[in-house]
Amino acid sequence: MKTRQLNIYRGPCAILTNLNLDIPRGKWTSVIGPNGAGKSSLLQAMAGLLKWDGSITIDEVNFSSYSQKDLAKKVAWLDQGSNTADELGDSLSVYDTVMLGRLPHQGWLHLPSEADHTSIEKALQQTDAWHLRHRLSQALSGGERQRVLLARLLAVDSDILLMDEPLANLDPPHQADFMKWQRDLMGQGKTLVTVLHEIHFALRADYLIMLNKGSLHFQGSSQDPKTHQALMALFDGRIRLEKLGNDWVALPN
Ligand SMILES: Nc1ncnc2c1ncn2[C@@H]1O[C@H](COP(=O)(O)OP(=O)(O)OP(=O)(O)O)[C@@H](O)[C@H]1O
Repeated sequence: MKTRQLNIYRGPCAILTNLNLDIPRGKWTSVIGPNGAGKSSLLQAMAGLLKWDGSITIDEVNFSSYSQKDLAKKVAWLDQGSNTADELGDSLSVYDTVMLGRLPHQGWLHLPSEADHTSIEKALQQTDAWHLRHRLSQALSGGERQRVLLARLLAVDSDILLMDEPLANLDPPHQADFMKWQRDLMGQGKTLVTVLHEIHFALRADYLIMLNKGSLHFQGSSQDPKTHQALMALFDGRIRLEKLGNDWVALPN
């Protein structure tokens, strides 16, 4: 996925300007930056939910050439803070909520296919939420709800997964599960884009995009020392990075 001279609008105002981003295919990219930098807005624009101009291409194909249905199959989006009971639909069972992820694959008034049911079971198993399938969303905890929403995202079976704060409310074992299935998804050639405030998790991505005040601050490989310097500068030198085993961690200064 590439963007060139991308401007993103909320109402008449551009809140992100002149973004030239190179999101590597089949890899994991993390978008980071201070509050209000524009991270969620970037994901929303890439999901076709905000007005933008400039260009966005997916595999060299212009974003605007995709039909709404093809785009919905190509790109799945997890909203930040969508883990409220209202958003999930109080009256839907967990199973039916995850079925919503299959809508781009279903014809008008068609009954769910065997493939839909298989995808839903696989997604719910992957996020450790299969045992919740008969429950209503209003009866779920924050972390359980997040796992159901992640299952809905996985059920789309899209090439590109945009995830805004996917770790919200997840306990450490489920965070570890998330890291594992990120690797599995990349093994299947999927492109992953996450917005993460947890810098140590963001640093496990292959590529980092740093936004600040509506502009690109830096983009580069997560292992590159130049990226680390840019990251410390992004947070005004208030964090430092240290290596722990094979991983980088961010500590407050
Ligand atoms: N619905 C909205 N209407 C108008 N302005 C908005 C709306 N949502 C966000 N903004 C503004 O757009 C800018 C970018 O917001 P965005 O939510 O993309 O930032 P963010 O980097 O995701 O922040 P955070 O880390 O706090 O989640 C901010 O100045 C914010 O105040």
